[in-house]
Amino acid sequence: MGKTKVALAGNPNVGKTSLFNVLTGTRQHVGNWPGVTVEKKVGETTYNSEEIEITDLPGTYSLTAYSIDEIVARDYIVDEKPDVVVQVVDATNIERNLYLTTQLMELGTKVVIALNMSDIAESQGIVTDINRMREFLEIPVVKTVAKKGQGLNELLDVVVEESKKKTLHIHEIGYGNDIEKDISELEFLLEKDENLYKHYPLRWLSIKILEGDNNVLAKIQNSQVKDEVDEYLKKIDTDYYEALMADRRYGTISSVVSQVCTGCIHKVTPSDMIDRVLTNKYLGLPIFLALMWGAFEFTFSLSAPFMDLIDKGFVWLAGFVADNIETAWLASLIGDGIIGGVGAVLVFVPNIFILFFLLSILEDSGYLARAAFIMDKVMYSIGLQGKSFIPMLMGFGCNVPAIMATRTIEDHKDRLVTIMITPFMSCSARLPVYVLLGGAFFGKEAGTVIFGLYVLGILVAVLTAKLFRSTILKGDPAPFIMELPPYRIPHLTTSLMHMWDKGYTYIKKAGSIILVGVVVVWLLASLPFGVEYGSANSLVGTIGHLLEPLVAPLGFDWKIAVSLVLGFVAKEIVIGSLGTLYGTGEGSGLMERLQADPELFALNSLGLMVFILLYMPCIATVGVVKQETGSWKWTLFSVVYGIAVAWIFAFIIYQGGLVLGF
Ligand SMILES: Nc1nc2c(ncn2[C@@H]2O[C@H](COP(=O)(O)OP(=O)(O)OP(=O)(O)O)[C@@H](O)[C@H]2O)c(=O)[nH]1
Ligand SMILES: [Mg+2]
Repeated sequence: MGKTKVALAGNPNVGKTSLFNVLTGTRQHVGNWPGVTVEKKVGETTYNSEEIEITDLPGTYSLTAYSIDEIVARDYIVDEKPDVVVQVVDATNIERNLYLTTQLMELGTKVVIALNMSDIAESQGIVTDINRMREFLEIPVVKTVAKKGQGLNELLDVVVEESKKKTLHIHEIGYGNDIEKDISELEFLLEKDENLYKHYPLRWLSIKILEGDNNVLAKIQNSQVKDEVDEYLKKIDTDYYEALMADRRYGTISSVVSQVCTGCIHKVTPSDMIDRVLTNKYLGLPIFLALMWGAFEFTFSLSAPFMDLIDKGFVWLAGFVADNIETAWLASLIGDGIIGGVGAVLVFVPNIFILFFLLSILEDSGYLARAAFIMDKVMYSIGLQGKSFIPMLMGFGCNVPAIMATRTIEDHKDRLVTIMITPFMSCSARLPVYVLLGGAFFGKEAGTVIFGLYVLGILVAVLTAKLFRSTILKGDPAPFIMELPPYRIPHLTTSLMHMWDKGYTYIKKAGSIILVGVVVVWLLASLPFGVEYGSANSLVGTIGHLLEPLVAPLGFDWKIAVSLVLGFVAKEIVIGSLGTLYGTGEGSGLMERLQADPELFALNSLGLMVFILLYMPCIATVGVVKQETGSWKWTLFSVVYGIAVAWIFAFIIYQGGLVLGF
């Protein structure tokens, strides 16, 4: 016997991925906001010698799909036909969640309900009688707490049992005489095409046709009964039918809910009270900014002593290499190249760890979703929807998943604008550059300068959106109703896991791509043979001097020019290559050596930070822009636009500062 195929479906933010993780022992990203998972993920587990393949799907409210992530979920359920669909239901909100259940039942899928977040429901005094729920819906219901791994065995028992059942009892929702008549007439029509009734339940197809579901209508267009169905559709108003049928489903659901659940009727929760302050019209934005500023200040001051320690360690190591390795070129490769370059990048590990720990706490508590809510109005006024703010927020971590997260945006133009502006969000790879230069030239003000850079990134994104919306991507944003997840006490292990994942990725990068980068810089700085290391006559000097005129108006010298070019691969390489070019020695860290360079001072280092903030993030981001837009034209445009904006801002800062006499 083959594997049993199980899909995890359900509304957004109900704990599907959490359940997937505990079932398969993997660690996919979970987050306290709707729309974390945008692609399907497959994993496996064995239960009582039964092999089970589990697919985690993006959240969806119904099987009528609008955005790309919803289409992924729906296509999987409709076309791949998993043996059993486990619908994860939020026990604190069954009324809304059951809408999807009705659709799954209509599709004739074997459904098992995992009544998740039972812990929260209990604490809110919501009591669901699962036996009655089973009776009413005629499908199995199991209570789970995905976060703590409770109820898994019982769930798997039921899933395996369901998968073995031969026949399926379909619980039908009655739509009233008129609609039922249309449904049977359509069923009669569709029966003529074998391809259709072999693959889909006819009742479901008929209902979807009456609702005017585009995806199903497309299937009909390729069938033998196309003309007859088209003819039939002429005499009905699908919008009216869709609303009427939704009404019927909600009617059925509320009668079920009132029978099985006490305490399900919405009352004012603690979350609502907190929200009165945190999402207040006047207080919301200042609180958000204050929290972000606090996060950066905290990251900066808390990590400083650790950075210092690591820095001292590398300085010592460089000295040790210089004293003990006799072969000059080898000493230079290890000392100047590897320790100077990779060491300079590793110094920032504490920053990355702390920042991600803080962001993860904000995310898990539910606050980041509020940030999107607060920004919704601001976003709308610049021609975007609140949904666009979620990718932008994720961009603070890494632009690559952030750009993929735009899949939750239904409107094509909205999505394109969001993809174009997300790279301006300052990702974690850029942070070390700010810490280095800010620390070297702004002393105590560094935290504020860094915060300012993050805000500048948001501003440039916002202005860009406004510009695009009034020129190349004209149009109004689609209206969007944001669903706020409840506040939860952040889970320490989840946050530590996030922190470790990000920190470890950073360390791995230092040992791979950055290592390669700095060795290349070292080679360029040492060749041709006999030349003085990193001098104007070396290869890197020649290349740098060729590039210098391009960035001279910004106050950058040739070393910076070379580092910026290499920074196209990844932003950390800017530091790695500066570390290599400035070399090691004299018992000082990179920060001191930058300070000692007469060519570098507060004004042009600020310009440099801004340039690094705004120009193309990295190769991986370019790749994902191509993948998500499917267009080289937009990809190229995004790169060129970023560089141009970066150049203009750095120019204004440097030349403006000079004029003002800084
Ligand atoms: N208290 C409690 N929290 C849970 C439970 N299951 C999940 N969570 C939390 O709920 C939030 C959402 O979990 P996810 O697993 O990302 O939800 P999802 O359904 O995959 O969400 P999308 O991918 O956005 O559709 C996270 O903060 C989880 O830690 C549970 O049983 N109890
Ligand atoms: Mg998920």
